Amino acid sequence: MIDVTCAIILWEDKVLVTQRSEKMSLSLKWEFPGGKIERGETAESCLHRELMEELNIQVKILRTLSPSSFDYGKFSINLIPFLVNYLSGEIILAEHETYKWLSRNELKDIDWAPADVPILEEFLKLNI
Ligand SMILES: Nc1nc2c([nH]c(=O)n2[C@H]2C[C@H](O)[C@@H](COP(=O)(O)OP(=O)(O)OP(=O)(O)O)O2)c(=O)[nH]1
Repeated sequence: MIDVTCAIILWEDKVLVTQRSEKMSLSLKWEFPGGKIERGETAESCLHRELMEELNIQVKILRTLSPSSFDYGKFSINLIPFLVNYLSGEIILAEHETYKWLSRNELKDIDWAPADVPILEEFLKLNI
C-alpha cells in the first residue's frame, strides 16, 4: 500500500483541482494535488514539498479528512487528504496537464481519479 497525500486547496469560495497529464498514470483524470510520502517524511511535510514541486505554491494546513484506500489492481494507495488554505505563490505546473479553480457545485462534474471520490463526498458534506 502506497501512502499518498493530497490537498483540498481553498481560496475564497473555490477549490483547486489538477488534471493528470497524458504521460502520467491515471491519464487525464482529475485529482487533488499531492504525492507519495517519501521515507522519513511526515504526511504534512510531504504535502508542502509536493505542492511546492508540482505547483510552486504555499498553503496553510487546516485539518485532515478521512483517508481513502483504493485498489487500482497493479497497486493500491492510501490517500490522505488535508484541507488547506492557499497562502502564496503563482501557480506554475511542473507535471500536470492543467488546473482549475472550481466552486463546490462544479466539483462533481469532472472525471475524478477513483480514490478521490469518497474524499470529495466528505468535503461536500462539510459546512464550509
Ligand atoms: N497526488 C495525487 N495522487 C493521486 C490522487 N488520487 C489518486 O488515485 N492518486 C494516485 C496517482 C498515483 O498513482 C499516486 C500518486 O503518485 P504521484 O502523483 O506522487 O506520482 P506519479 O504519478 O509520479 O507516480 P507514478 O504514477 O508514476 O507511479 O496516487 C490524488 O488526488 N492526488
